[in-house]
Amino acid sequence: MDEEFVDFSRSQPAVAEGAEGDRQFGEEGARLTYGSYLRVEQLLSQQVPETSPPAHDELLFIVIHQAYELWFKQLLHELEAARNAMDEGRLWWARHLLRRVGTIEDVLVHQIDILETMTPQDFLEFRHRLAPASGFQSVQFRELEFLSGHKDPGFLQRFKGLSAEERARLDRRLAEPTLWDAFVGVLARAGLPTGDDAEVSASLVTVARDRGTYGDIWELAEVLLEHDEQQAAWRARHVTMVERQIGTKSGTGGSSGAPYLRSRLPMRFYPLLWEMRGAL
Ligand code: HEM
Ligand SMILES: N[C@@H](CC(=O)c1ccccc1NC=O)C(=O)O
Repeated sequence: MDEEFVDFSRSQPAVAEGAEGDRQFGEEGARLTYGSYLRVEQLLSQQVPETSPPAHDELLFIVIHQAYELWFKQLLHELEAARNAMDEGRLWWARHLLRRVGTIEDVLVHQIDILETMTPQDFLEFRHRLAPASGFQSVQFRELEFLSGHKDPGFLQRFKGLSAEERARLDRRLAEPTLWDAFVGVLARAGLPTGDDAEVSASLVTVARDRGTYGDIWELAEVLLEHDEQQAAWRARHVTMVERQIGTKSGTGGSSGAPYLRSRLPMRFYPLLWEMRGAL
């Protein structure tokens, strides 16, 4: 073995005694490896093309979407923790996690560049196999919207083919407090009025003008705005990619395609954070 490598396996018997050493073994005493820890075999068996023989670009299409879903999982984990931290008054931790969210969202926006290396004619080689599936059916994407603060139960009716578990997850997201609810709670606990939108707006102006007193809350408002800006950026990039790939065609999910997506572009999670800028 090269000098640069420490051979942990040879030192195993010495450290294996006692509780400390036992942690180096997996459940059945098998030694942990990269592949077993990260379930690489299982992960790499999950990219199954619909076309046969597979269209060249279908693997890229599947991998990109799976990468999105993995990051969506991580975002839900962080956003849920950030909401709970705000509820508990741990504002530093909430801001820390929301900064991470913004960094992940940078990656999500830029992943679109990779998909745009696919030409529309190469997409057409497998697009016909995709209907009626579409990104419209991404449960985690909708969970992210609900948790962030945009709860539109209309999507539940339009969802087809949800498992009972997926439906329960969406119902839970619709019922639980959002990041915005938690943020308004932070304002209220700082003694600022939050009775209705007008009061919240006035409180946001107070926070913005007196950062000496409300610096932590200002910083929190900024990372929430960043989260909102990033989702808007993703939507804007997604729709231009869609126009580039399918032009004026309707979507596999049954919508008008780009016009439907354009109609959703003005959506904001935190309109009051944007409006406040006009009042400064
Ligand atoms: C070639 C690439 C893509 C094309 C042509 C495309 C096209 C479309 C179209 C036309 C819709 C409207 C629903 C329908 O099908 O009728 C849609 C929705 C959606 N797509 Fe894509 N998409 C692409 C890639 C992606 C990727 C990589 C993601 C990442 C997860 C994604 C996520 C979504 C989501 C979440 C929606 C629902 C948006 C909403 O309701 O606001 N799409 N897409
Ligand atoms: N809706 C897209 C197809 C598509 O992009 C798609 C299909 C299945 C699963 C996810 C998809 N991604 C985003 O909509 C289209 O109309 O071409």
